[in-house]
Amino acid sequence: MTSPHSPVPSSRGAGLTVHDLTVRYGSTTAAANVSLDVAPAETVAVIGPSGCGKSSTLRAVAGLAPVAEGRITLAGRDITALAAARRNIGLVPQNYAVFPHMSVAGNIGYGLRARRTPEPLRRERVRAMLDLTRLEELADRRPDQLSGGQRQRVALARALAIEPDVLLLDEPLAALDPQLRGGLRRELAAMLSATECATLIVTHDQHEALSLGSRIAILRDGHLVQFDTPQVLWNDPADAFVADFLANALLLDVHRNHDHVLALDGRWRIPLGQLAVRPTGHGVSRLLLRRDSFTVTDTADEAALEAEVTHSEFAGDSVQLTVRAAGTTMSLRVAPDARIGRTVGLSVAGGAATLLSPTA
Ligand SMILES: Nc1ncnc2c1ncn2[C@@H]1O[C@H](COP(=O)(O)OP(=O)(O)OP(=O)(O)O)[C@@H](O)[C@H]1O
Repeated sequence: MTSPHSPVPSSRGAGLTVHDLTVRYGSTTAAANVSLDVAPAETVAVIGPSGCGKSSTLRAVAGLAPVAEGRITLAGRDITALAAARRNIGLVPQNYAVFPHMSVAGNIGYGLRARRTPEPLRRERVRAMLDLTRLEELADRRPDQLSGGQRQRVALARALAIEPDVLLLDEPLAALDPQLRGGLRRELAAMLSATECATLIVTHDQHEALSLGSRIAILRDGHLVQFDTPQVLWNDPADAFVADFLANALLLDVHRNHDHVLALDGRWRIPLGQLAVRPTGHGVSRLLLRRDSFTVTDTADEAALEAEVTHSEFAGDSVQLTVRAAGTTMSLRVAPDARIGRTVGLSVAGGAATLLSPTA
């Protein structure tokens, strides 16, 4: 599968490894000691809030951001100091810029022409990419005659045409209408699985990360917080930040006490019967509560947590609530017909909360 005109000899066998990567711009540390890897044919998603260092990590792999410390290997060789143009990488930047004056086919063949790939091979490769991205009918159009989704497919086809050792996608769906994103996410997943190219995809969208990544790296303030499968991140988040950002959940420290657990400094007493109890731990455990597992009950209910409502927003199928209880702010989703006053009683639907083993 290696292109005969790759600028560096490559065996696509070894995928990508990023080892202890630190990226600095002057006094700003954008990424600090980030380590992750992408196996051949695997898609890894990098997620985190704005400014957490996602793009910097991706751009360092592409050779476009300054590596202060650490090591990057691709297809079995150290590329840390290699010039961007000499890395066999397919990059689709955030705005997936395509050349406006070139046809779709011209855009897709651009990297191959730059590498002086012979004409017959180039044509064959462009045709394969048009086929992969379902753009055959549009091969002669210019980008301004395409929809946003079609332009995105052109950018993807162009990046893949050179048979990169790794494909880097920076927020590939961010510029598209929210209504289009679901369909395009599924299309993208199908195309990535058909190409079998190692892929690193940056996103701030939880659904994109969970559905596209076979593993997810979650960053916060430049640090890697957890790197694991979507299932592990969803069911056993490393901390309250991962629970909140990716797993749609709250993670509270609780103390077990006979037939109940005490949360929020002992101010919320939850009967064990309400929990789906997993590994038992002595002392402090962690309680995972999905945002939508709460019901609003009478504040007089003994097992209910009394909370002050600071914000409520009707969202059709639910009401988004921000509440404060025992000095902690929590965002929840409750039934649309819930009776919401200035204070509410909150309880957890039976079996909807899970006790996790204590943090190591
Ligand atoms: N060229 C640059 N010069 C100086 N600082 C930069 C540069 N690029 C990024 N930064 C800073 O590095 C930090 C990480 O930025 P980065 O773009 O990697 O984050 P991000 O997670 O991709 O954010 P977003 O989701 O908003 O794109 C931020 O504090 C940002 O301001």
